[in-house]
Amino acid sequence: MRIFIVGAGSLGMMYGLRLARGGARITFVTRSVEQASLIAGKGGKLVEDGEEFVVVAKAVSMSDGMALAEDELPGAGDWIWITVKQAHLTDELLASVSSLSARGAAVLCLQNGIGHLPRIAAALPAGTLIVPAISTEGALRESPDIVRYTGRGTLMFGPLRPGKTNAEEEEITQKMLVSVLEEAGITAELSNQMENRIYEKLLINAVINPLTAIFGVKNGELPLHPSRLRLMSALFMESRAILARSGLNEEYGSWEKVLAVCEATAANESSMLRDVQSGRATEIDWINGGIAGLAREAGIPSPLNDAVAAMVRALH
Ligand SMILES: NC(=O)C1=CN([C@@H]2O[C@H](COP(=O)(O)OP(=O)(O)OC[C@H]3O[C@@H](n4cnc5c(N)ncnc54)[C@H](OP(=O)(O)O)[C@@H]3O)[C@@H](O)[C@H]2O)C=CC1
Ligand SMILES: CC(C)(CO)C(=O)C(=O)O
Repeated sequence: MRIFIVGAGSLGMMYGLRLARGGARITFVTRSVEQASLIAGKGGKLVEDGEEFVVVAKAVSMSDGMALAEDELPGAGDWIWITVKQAHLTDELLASVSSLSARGAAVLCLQNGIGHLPRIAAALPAGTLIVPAISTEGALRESPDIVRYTGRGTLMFGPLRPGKTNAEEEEITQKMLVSVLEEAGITAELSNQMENRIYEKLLINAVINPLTAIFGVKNGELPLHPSRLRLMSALFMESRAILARSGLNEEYGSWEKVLAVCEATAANESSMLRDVQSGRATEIDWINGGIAGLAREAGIPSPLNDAVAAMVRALH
C-alpha cells in the first residue's frame, strides 16, 4: 500500500513523517517544488516529545505529480489523503486529485468542518471510495521541512453512511489502512458513527475556535472568564440544537466534552486564532458557517453562529 499525502502542512507532515518513519510507503504531494525537494532531499524533521527525527520520504509538487510515470501513480489498494485546509479545496486542486485517483485509489479526507465531502465526491471519478476522517491529534508545522507533533489522540475514519452494497470490500481496504497506521505507532480506529463524530468535532470547533479567535486567548483560558463561559454555553446550546435537528445523536457532543477539550489543549492556540494572527483565511465558513447552513436548511435561526462567523470574517 502506498499513501499519497496531498498537502504537506501541519497534519499532512505529522502523519506522513510518522508513517514513513514506521516503514510505510509515503509520497508527499506538495504545493511547491521547493518543499518537495527539501523533504525528498535532506528529509523532513518531526519533533516529538523533545526528540527530533529526520525522515526522508518521496515528495513531488502537485504539478510534477501530474507527470509521474504510470507505475508511480496511486492505484487500487493505495490511498490518497487530502490534508489541505477547506479553503484550499479549489476546483483546480480537486481536478488534480481526481486525476491522481483515476486508477482506483481510495481517498481519505481529514478536514475539520463540513461541506467538503459532497464537493470532493462531485469532483472525483464515480465509484471512488471516499472516507471521511477525524483526527484528535495536534500538529504544528514550523517551517516547510519541520513539524511539531503537539498532541496525542486518535485518527478515526469510516463510511459516512454504512451499509452500502460493496461495504465488505471497502471495509477490508480501510482495515488495511488501520494496520499500516498501527505498525507506525499511530492510534487509529474504524468507526461506523462518522456522521456523529464529524458533528461532535464540528460542535467542539464551533464553540472553541471562533471565541478564542475573537478574544485572542488560548483554549485553556476561554472558560476561565465568567462572561466568556456564558458565551461558550450559549453558542454550544444553539449549535447542539441545530446539529441534533441534522441527526447528531444525544450520546455525542456534550458540554462536558467541550470543556474537557479546552482543558486537554489548554496551552494551545486554536487553529482559527493562529490563522487570524498570521493573516491567513480561517475555516469559519465550514465551521460556524456550516452550522448556519444546516440551520437554514432546517428553517431555524442561528443568530449566534451568524454573529461569530461575521466577527471572525471581519478579523480576516
Ligand atoms: N493541524 C492540526 O493539528 C489539525 C488539523 N485538522 C484539519 O486538517 C486540515 C489541514 O490542517 P493543517 O494541516 O493544520 O493546515 P496547514 O495550513 O498547516 O496545511 C495545509 C497544507 O496544504 C497545502 N496546500 C494548499 N493548497 C495546495 C495545493 N493546491 N496542492 C498541494 N498542497 C496544497 C499547503 O501548502 P503550502 O504550505 O505551500 O501553503 C499546506 O502545506 C484542516 O481542515 C484542519 O482543520 C484537524 C485536526 C488537527
Ligand atoms: C480542538 C481544537 C480547538 C484544538 O485546538 C482544534 O481542533 C483547532 O484548534 O482547530
